[in-house]
Amino acid sequence: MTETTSTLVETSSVGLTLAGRRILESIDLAISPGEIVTLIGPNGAGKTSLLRIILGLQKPDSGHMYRRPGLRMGYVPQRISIGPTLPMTVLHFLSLPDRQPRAKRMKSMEELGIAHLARSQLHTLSGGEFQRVLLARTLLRDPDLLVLDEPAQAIDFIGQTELYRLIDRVRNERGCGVLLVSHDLHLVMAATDRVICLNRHVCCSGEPETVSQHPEYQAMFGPRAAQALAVYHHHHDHHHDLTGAPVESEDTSEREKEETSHAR
Ligand SMILES: Nc1ncnc2c1ncn2[C@@H]1O[C@H](COP(=O)(O)OP(=O)(O)OP(=O)(O)O)[C@@H](O)[C@H]1O
Repeated sequence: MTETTSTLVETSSVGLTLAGRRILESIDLAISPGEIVTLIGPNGAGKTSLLRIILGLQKPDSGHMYRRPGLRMGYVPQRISIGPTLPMTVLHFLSLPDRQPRAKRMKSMEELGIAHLARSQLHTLSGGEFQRVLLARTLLRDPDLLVLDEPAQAIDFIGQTELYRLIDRVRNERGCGVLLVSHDLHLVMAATDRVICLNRHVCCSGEPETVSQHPEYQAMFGPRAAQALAVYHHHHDHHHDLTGAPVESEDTSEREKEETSHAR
């Protein structure tokens, strides 16, 4: 183990077998305070399984899992099911499952720019607003490590960019570590300190630019890999459709430039 007193979590040679299938093999990874680390990889690569091991929801069957003593982790899951018509305001939702003082709930909403939604009913929120509410609820526990599983799923490109900007601000203001799973290579490359490319084992890892040039990453994501790097370099001669895919255009809008600079 190489953990230092400040390391939040570290896996060393972690492996996992489920239903007789090897899901993860020899995973080494460490996260420090103030760092944004993103896991990328194809469907079924083991990303969620690895998050579950780090969160202590799943026990690895080989290797070692270290968590800093007293570590507080906050988890925003991929999806959360709430009855479509369950009457509940955002302010009330934030007091579940732990009762939190109203002032603290309001402060958390202000931090995420959603104070105006305090009295809104949950089922009326947009996907992006609901993600912010989930994040606000998680931040109420003052986590040292924030873990988000595909937080930008089902949000349009502008909403995703704003969400990543918020995560970056939360990290800067609170100094917590952040571990993300994401499929959006554009945003990953623009908004992450370190990328871990997973496909049962760690194929490659490092700063976005280094990973972008790695043959295993390029083989895994094909043309999308090069497009994401182009955005990372901010050579903008195109804009994006709502899925984030680039669309060629002669006229790059000012808004597009601004969105990208926000995502950095
Ligand atoms: N409880 C389980 N029992 C058996 N197999 C499982 C179990 N949970 C997950 N798996 C399998 O483990 C593999 C990895 O799943 P995991 O959800 O970790 O992948 P992922 O990288 O998060 O995928 P995605 O990008 O599709 O969300 C998959 O093949 C999945 O079917």
